[in-house]
Amino acid sequence: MKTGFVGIVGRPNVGKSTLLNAILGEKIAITTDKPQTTRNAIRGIYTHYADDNINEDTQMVFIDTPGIHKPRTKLGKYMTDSAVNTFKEVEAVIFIVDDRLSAGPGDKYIVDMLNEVTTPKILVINKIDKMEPDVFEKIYNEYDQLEIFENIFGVSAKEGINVHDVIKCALGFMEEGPMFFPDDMVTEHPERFIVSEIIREKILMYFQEEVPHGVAVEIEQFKEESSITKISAVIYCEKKSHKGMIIGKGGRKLKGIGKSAREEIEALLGEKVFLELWVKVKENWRDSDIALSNFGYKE
Ligand SMILES: Nc1nc2c(ncn2[C@@H]2O[C@H](COP(=O)(O)OP(=O)(O)OP(=O)(O)O)[C@@H](O)[C@H]2O)c(=O)[nH]1
Repeated sequence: MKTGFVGIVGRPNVGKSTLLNAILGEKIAITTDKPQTTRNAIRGIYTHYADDNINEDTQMVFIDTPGIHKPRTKLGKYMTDSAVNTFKEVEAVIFIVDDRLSAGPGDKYIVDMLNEVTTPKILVINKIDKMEPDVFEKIYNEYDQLEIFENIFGVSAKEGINVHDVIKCALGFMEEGPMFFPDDMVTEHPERFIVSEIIREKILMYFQEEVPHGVAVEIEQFKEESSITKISAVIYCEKKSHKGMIIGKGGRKLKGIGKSAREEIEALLGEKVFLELWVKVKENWRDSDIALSNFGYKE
């Protein structure tokens, strides 16, 4: 069996989490239209037994990393560090770009870092479903001339276009070895973690820039009873005014967040869920080592 680790890196919002979910055929990483959605390295396990399409047995662990950006808080630094650290730990790196800011300073910064490691690199030009052919060609040529990529693919992670080709290419860099995980396991992250991420995703979807970046979710209770799972979670935000916004008039906003989160958690767990949400203020938690560690944003 060919096994190994594959890092997925890139600027915020280029579609890393969407690609991970497309590879796995299952949603384990949250995705939104807001940059800096992913905060931890999320590992997804892809196990495949040889068939006509991919004719080798393989288990690859794909690591979706936080978008690499210039950090302004300790949380930002943790996020960028955890992405950069994966470069060195993996058998191959998938670098994703889209049509925005192509070859701009953000991407150049990442390319410079990639240049320093010998890990094989695959370039994914994502979002081709909404890209004009001449734009694709321009991006392709810009990166092709760098001569650091083993292969370049035009992909739509959202529509599943050419995702298979990327998987096959990554497989070429894996090594003979035993499986790391049971073959029915898609992620090693506990359900508690995924549940907190689903709640965070719904908050991100409801609000614009300022509120979501300062939000963290902590699961206080996760109790499985005979036919229902009782979950109690605290949503932390950085300002009193944000707390009011999250709760909304008459608690309407929070109710909406709770309803859409509950529905998705029920689908994940396959049973009824009673979800209780609280909102608390923790000022400047993104720069507090203790808070970051409590929320799991520390090695
Ligand atoms: N049209 C189109 N949109 C896409 C595609 N892939 C991702 N998106 C959208 O791009 C946005 C960002 O996607 P994510 O997967 O959250 O991006 P990310 O790189 O993980 O973002 P961060 O966590 O912020 O680093 C979402 O609104 C996605 O729906 C694609 O192939 N085509």
